[in-house]
Amino acid sequence: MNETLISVEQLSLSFPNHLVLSDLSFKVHRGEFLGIIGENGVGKTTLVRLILEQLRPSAGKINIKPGLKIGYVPQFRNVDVEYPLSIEDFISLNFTGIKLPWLSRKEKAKVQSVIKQVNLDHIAKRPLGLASGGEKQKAYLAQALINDPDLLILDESTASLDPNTKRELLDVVLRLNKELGLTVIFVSHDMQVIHEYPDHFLWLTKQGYTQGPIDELHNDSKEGEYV
Ligand SMILES: Nc1ncnc2c1ncn2[C@@H]1O[C@H](COP(=O)(O)OP(=O)(O)OP(=O)(O)O)[C@@H](O)[C@H]1O
Repeated sequence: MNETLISVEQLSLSFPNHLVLSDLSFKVHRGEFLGIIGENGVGKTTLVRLILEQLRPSAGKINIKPGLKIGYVPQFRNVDVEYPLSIEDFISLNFTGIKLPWLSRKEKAKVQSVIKQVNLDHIAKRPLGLASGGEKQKAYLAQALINDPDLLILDESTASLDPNTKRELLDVVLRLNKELGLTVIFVSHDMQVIHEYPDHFLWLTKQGYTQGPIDELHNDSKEGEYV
């Protein structure tokens, strides 16, 4: 069994008068591609915020491997057509660590390498505001990759993309998972893609949750969208 990166133990989270997650336990291992599914309001984004340590559990624990680097790709947000930065400049905004007003040679090389990984090299100098929805989402993916994360979290990042563009983005993520061993948590409503890409699932429901290898995800749920 691969190294455990995240271990969630009997986790509960309540907002005032509102229990969202209750007694949830699961692990994420290095190299895993975990799909988290569940209907609207069941607590998927809340779980992501707990993993990102933006929220604290009401009960139970989340153990995160010390020093784990997490890259986060949010839900699609549109960018104004007037947005002035090029795709490559937008991606380089995310460098953490020592900030100089210019990029080092190493940083420049890194930007070029992630741009290639997400297949945006042919339009690297195009203003981000003029890019298509799928290209913008790939730019967010590249931003998340720039600091060499151990774990990539995509929170409904493909929800507003058309089926082909969604697959194109997920194909890139799957390649990074298979070739580089990047660990992935993918939050989605879309049962079809959950069956296709992840190797494990965590299905949150109002009553509780189920989890396991993807081939144990009930086949009745294969049809169409979840909501
Ligand atoms: N800060 C907060 N304070 C109070 N309630 C909240 C807060 N954040 C989320 N909630 C509530 O907790 C529940 C779970 O929200 P969450 O965003 O985690 O659901 P989700 O499964 O990601 O839903 P969706 O698929 O619609 O994005 C919702 O009922 C939401 O209204």
